[in-house]
Amino acid sequence: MGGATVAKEENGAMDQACAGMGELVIEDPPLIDLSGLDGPERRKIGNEIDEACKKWGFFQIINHGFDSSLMSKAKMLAKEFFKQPEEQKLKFRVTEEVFEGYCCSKLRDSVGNVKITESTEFLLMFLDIQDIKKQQKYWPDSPPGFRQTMEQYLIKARELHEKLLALISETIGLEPDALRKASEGSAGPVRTAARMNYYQPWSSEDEPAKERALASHTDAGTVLTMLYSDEVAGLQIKKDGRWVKIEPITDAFIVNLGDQLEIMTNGRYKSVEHRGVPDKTRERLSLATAYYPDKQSVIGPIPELITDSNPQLYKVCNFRDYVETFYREGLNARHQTTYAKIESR
Ligand SMILES: O=C(O)CCC(=O)C(=O)O
Ligand SMILES: [Fe+2]
Repeated sequence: MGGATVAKEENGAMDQACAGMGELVIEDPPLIDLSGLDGPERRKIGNEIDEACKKWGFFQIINHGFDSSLMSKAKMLAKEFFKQPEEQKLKFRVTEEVFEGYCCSKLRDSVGNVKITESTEFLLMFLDIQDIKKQQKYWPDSPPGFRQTMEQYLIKARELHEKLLALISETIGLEPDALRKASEGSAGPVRTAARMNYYQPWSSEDEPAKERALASHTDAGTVLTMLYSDEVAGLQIKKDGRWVKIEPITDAFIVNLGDQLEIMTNGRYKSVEHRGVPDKTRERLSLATAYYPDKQSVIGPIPELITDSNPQLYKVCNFRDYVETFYREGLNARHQTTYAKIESR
């Protein structure tokens, strides 16, 4: 992508934090300007995204139409949530029955069969568009205004996810609603979720950074993920066997493909491993929104994408079975694609 300049702030602390976690390079995933999305530039933008998806599994978007004041408000309130006393946060903790809410490493052994492998604190909030109020009972009610702001944020994020999925569908020769429909299955609307990750500054000289990082993973349950980071860098992507450090761009979203999209596109795109690393002196917040298939849906390669030259690479699976495996086994790279892969291919 030409034209985009990204301010590079050298952050030795993070490089240091990653010592022992493999070679680290700086490279920018493609930056895609969506301002002409509904005009004559649409096809060109679609092709840029297609290239980025094939080469990186990640791209960044600007001029996406998302209200930047809503982005900053959500970020600010999320930080306020994490800064509350622990007992207040734990009132909204995840449970074995409902894996939604606040989670931290302290809960590792207390969520029944759910394996928690993360060391970072996070908050997970699902939005069920058909029953928003019922769904929100698992959402924290403090700080004031948090629920309302996150409701607006998730409704807008869902629209943007669907815009991107329509563009990707068209670009790969499908009907514009093909990827949305493949996510819904016959069961009904998809769910969106917000996952906020909070990284305390990594201050101990002795503790390996990886103990404080969000371990390498692919976004297993998602079709698409759209990440909004605060100004502190911390996201790293695995590309060509090396870790690439991403510098946040103000008001941009970092979009990545989840395992479900890899399966639906029959491997045209791959979900890519990434991780989150703390900074040495500053706190960091990232806010990811995810586009999830409905729990009842059945996920497999879209039939038009299975051809003689590109035979079916993945089995058709119940999304529910997969989610159960995921909770039992914890965050782990390449979950769903391994689970669904047809072994002989
Ligand atoms: O904090 C980050 O930048 C990464 C977050 C992430 O990968 C996730 O929430 O799935
Ligand atoms: Fe992720």
